[in-house]
Amino acid sequence: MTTRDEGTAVARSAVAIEFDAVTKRYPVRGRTDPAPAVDSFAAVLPAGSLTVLLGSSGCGKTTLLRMVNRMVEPSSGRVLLDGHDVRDSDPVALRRSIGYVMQNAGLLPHRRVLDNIMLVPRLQGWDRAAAQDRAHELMDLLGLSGALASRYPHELSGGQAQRVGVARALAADPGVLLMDEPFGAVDPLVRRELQRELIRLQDELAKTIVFVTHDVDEALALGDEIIVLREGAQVAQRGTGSELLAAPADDFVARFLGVDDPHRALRLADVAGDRVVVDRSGRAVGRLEAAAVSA
Ligand SMILES: Nc1ncnc2c1ncn2[C@@H]1O[C@H](COP(=O)(O)OP(=O)(O)OP(=O)(O)O)[C@@H](O)[C@H]1O
Repeated sequence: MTTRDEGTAVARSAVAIEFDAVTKRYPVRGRTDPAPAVDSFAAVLPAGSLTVLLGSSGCGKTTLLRMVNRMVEPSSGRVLLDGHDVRDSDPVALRRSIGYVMQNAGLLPHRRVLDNIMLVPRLQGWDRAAAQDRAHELMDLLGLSGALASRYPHELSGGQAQRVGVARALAADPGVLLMDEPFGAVDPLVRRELQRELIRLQDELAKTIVFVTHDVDEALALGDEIIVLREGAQVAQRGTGSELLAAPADDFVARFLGVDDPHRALRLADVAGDRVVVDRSGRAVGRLEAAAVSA
């Protein structure tokens, strides 16, 4: 048996992700040359950054995300983690070394909360006591009461289940965290609370996070950088939330962000001394980074 430190196969530091002209063509019945779901997507996501992939349903966000942990293999192009092609890693080991959170938490229904969180460290060979300590530590970090440890997933609220999903993804201290619409199924208040938690966590942990959403407000609230995608994962624009709001590249981006929508009418405002993005009703939908504030 290995201890926690010996068993942590992945570097604790964050990892840069590079998409090098990745294309994915899924076979489509009756079509010999289907349009690619992802068409020659290229981007470098710096280590420790939180990048949001923002786009409408079907534009290729999930496909992009799953190419990082080899749940989907590209038809051409490469994905590199700190310069290493993911194809050179064993897919199972790779998946265990990368945190993955999806919309419905994906918890194992017949395992208690603590066992769900301990799962990946145990698979990586940590001894039981070390994995248990780590699971309790993560529950604490995610604001989950210890009383929930022995519950089964169906005995949790949606928000609690998502927190457990995040705890489980972080358990083996991965350098990369992939999040696929992780807060899409919870009510708006809990969703905002989870978003705030994620910002707090990221300040503390500095993982490289790729966060998929089609929700503009969520993207503005979370992203160090936002990549707005059209069909085929074509990059419509990439930038900080304030860069996108201040200068949308074209009508598509402006419409998507709701910049020209009189019912949304996003604008900048001072709230308690902070520069924030607010909607028409004055509700804060995002934060502004220091550079934009001083501009
Ligand atoms: N296994 C598959 N086989 C065939 N086509 C697929 C498969 N998975 C995805 N696609 C197609 O690829 C395109 C991109 O899908 P993808 O799930 O990546 O989009 P998305 O932006 O994540 O969408 P959503 O927001 O609805 O989850 C879609 O047209 C989808 O129908």
